[in-house]
Amino acid sequence: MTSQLVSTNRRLRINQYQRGQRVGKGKHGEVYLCHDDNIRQEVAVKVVRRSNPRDKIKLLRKSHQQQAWPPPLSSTEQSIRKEIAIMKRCRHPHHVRLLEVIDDPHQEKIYLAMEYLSGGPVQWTNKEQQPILTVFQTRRIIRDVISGLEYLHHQGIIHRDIKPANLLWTEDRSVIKIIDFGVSHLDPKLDRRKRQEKDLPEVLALFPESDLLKRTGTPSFLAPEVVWVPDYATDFTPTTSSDTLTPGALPHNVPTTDKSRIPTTRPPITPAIDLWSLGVTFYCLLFGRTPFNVPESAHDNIHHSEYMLYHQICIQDWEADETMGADKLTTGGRHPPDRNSEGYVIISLLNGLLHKDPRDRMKLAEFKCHPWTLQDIADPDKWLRNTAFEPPETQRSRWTRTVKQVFRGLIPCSK
Ligand SMILES: Nc1ncnc2c1ncn2[C@@H]1O[C@H](COP(=O)(O)OP(=O)(O)OP(=O)(O)O)[C@@H](O)[C@H]1O
Repeated sequence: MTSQLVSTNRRLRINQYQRGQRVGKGKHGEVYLCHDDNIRQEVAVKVVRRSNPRDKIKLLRKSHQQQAWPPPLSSTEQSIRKEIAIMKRCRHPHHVRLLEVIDDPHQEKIYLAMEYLSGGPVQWTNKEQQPILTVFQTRRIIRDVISGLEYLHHQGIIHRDIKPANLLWTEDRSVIKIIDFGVSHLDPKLDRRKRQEKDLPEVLALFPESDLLKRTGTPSFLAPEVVWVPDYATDFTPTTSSDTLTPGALPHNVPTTDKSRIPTTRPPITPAIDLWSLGVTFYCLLFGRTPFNVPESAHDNIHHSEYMLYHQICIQDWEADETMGADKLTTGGRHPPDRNSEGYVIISLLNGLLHKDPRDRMKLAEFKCHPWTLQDIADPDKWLRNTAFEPPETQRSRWTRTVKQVFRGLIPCSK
């Protein structure tokens, strides 16, 4: 699609889009609120430069070495092409919808017109790092994300950057939509629809399997198998003060996860990484902070503090406050004694999602069918049927089993 860029009175117009204020800025580009004159509606337009100066130097070096034609894409362009390929596949109530791509080879910028989500990102903490959402609101947000993730995973897409900032509200704040597919991965082996589009080989070339081993995403939300610190077992040497941290060492009072629950070799990267990030997001909404944090003293050195964080993600257990949500419901702490309490159920869910070994981590279908997730839905069976991608009987039998286990006091965490 070609573009016509007109600048009048400091107002910019790109084809039918009249540019308004900037509503967001990310690593890859800026997002503007625009007025679409054709449909007479507000839309969000993400503007991305094909390459930044660093990309250009890298590209020059690469094309000189390989003398390749066509010349290789810059990493920014590669990333935006991936985002477009994924967004084109997403048509779901819990995903932002891509309306149009303006990709004119004569222009330095690529434009992505999307539906405008005016409710903004999920706000979850205040200045005192206290939660601002109730447990009821948290459940509704998490349920929407489960549904959106299920759709992605069904198509072989791993989002890889689930976090509150990438969950946006619609205008009336009734629906959550997942945004930002800049680091998402498409794996044809996981695609249960087995699509056969004409441009599939071209699209798949954008997603080499080796990409999965890269530490992309947001550090605090990354799963242990993504940040994998191979030497965690031999490296763990307690120190005497929580302020004197050297690489490879954690303060002696940090609770470590039961060693038998930590994998000894790096597990494969699968859609389970999104379940971990969903678990971290769930924790954030409940407690107003992330589950793994490095002490202030380590912040001076960015590499050191990132290493510390990854180390913690791999081996450290998380803590639970005595209350959760803005409504301050009792949790019962990290190990709630009362099996019939909501605190026990929620901590069990977090246990399942934040399992260090992805093979034992809670499955998305199990979380979706869990009685806590379905609570407050008038007709859970109908909801499961309407949102199902697999035969409803499978879902129903899972649900029935889960309910039975709950009645026996066995909240399942992994299967
Ligand atoms: N459809 C939309 N409607 C409203 N606001 C949006 C929309 N899409 C993005 N934004 C806002 O713009 C910000 C940046 O968008 P986005 O995350 O897609 O950019 P990015 O460059 O990929 O960011 P990141 O650095 O997180 O990878 C978002 O955090 C959000 O606040």
